[in-house]
Amino acid sequence: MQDYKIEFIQFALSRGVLKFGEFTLKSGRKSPYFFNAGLFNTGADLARLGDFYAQAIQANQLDYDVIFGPAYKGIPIGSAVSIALFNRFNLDKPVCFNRKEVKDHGEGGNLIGSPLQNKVLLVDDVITAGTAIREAMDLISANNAQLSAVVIALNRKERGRSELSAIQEVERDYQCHVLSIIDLDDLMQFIKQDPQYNQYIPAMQQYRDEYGV
Ligand SMILES: O=P(O)(O)OC[C@H]1O[C@H](OP(=O)(O)OP(=O)(O)O)[C@H](O)[C@@H]1O
Ligand SMILES: O=C(O)c1cc(=O)[nH]c(=O)[nH]1
Repeated sequence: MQDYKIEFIQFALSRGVLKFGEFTLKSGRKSPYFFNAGLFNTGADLARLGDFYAQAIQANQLDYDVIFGPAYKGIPIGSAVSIALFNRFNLDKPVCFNRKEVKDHGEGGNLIGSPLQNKVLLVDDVITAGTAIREAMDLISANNAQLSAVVIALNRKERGRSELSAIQEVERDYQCHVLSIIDLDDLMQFIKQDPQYNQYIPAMQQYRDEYGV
């Protein structure tokens, strides 16, 4: 496993972002682990998080006009990524966010920041069953923009609506690249070798047998 993946897993564990236990997911699945990106909650952590995404974006030479961070956790991620792209690579890209509820006063609407137009780079924390990304896709289409690529922190490698993984379905349906900093295999490999966390392997294995691809 590449060093940056190990660093990212250690970073997430040290901030309590990656936790083991019993968690109910947006999809209703009961998971033995959870990635709570909201706990990257200091300036230093968000700067470091943004660097991980910015490096993945640059290393893969993604082609996009605007960064879109879907509510809620995509919002600080989108900001952190745009700042990291500017600080590290001198790239000044527009950023856009949505509200989960439409605002009916002031500027109104459900989008904040840049217009959502042309080629969109969507950034979010995790993909599980793919519901959040499809919701974001509805907004992108409604604005006549095109999804160009998706970058997430953790690919949980779970089934979507069919026997394919949620990410395979997104790539098939929207013809876009989906990149992640780490995936479930990286996480399993890491915890197998770590005496503090290898106790969670049986539950992780069982969950993967049920929902994994
Ligand atoms: O692939 P899925 O099955 O859709 O699950 C993953 C999504 O679930 C969470 O969003 P959620 O809307 O729960 O939360 P947030 O408002 O905390 O970002 C998470 O941030 C992902 O966006
Ligand atoms: O599927 C989800 O709802 C989900 C999984 C996860 O690991 N983290 C998160 O914020 N949501």
